[in-house]
Amino acid sequence: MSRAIIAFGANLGDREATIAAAIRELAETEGVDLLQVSPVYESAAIKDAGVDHEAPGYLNGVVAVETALEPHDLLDRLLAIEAVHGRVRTEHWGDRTLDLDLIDVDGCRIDDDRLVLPHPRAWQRAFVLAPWLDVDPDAVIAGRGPVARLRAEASDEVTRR
Ligand SMILES: Nc1ncnc2c1ncn2[C@@H]1O[C@H](COP(=O)(O)OP(=O)(O)OP(=O)(O)O)[C@@H](O)[C@H]1O
Ligand SMILES: Nc1nc2c(c(=O)[nH]1)N=C(CO)CN2
Repeated sequence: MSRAIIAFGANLGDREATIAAAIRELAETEGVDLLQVSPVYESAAIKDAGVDHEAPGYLNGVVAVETALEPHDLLDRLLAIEAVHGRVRTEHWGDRTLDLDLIDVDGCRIDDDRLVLPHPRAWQRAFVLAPWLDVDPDAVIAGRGPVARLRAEASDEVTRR
């Protein structure tokens, strides 16, 4: 069994309803047990050019799960749940009904065509680090350091709902 951190984000549609449904679908997945759900944070959309105040704002958070699935199988499940909720990939870092990212699986390191772990950008995103800290104040990102320090250093702004 592994412990995994999954980040969720949504900035289109009924964000709360989509996130609640996605968490329920994750919890109903065979081989996945929901351990914790973080508080939800609001933040402005980060795009390639920086913060985009014109784009709809995001709701973000994380869940901690215990899972018997291999990381790639868990990723496939996350992508399937995104698809159910109408996630369409157009522009890079574009607006989306639902984003589910695999952030960490027991500190293991993977770097292949489909999956990079720990998630390569989580270390600099307060919208991931703040809720992660809520569910695990002692969390560490392999190769980056304690989530508490990284969260203090992150420059994006998040507000707890
Ligand atoms: N740790 C990971 N979690 C989720 N997807 C990953 C991960 N590592 C690699 N990927 C790959 O990234 C692909 C594209 O992901 P996606 O479109 O959700 O990126 P994004 O959410 O727009 O950007 P970001 O990865 O910066 O959050 C996925 O199809 C998946 O194969
Ligand atoms: N505030 C916020 N901005 C983002 C987010 C996100 O989840 N929250 N996700 C992105 C790509 O995954 C790009 N920008």
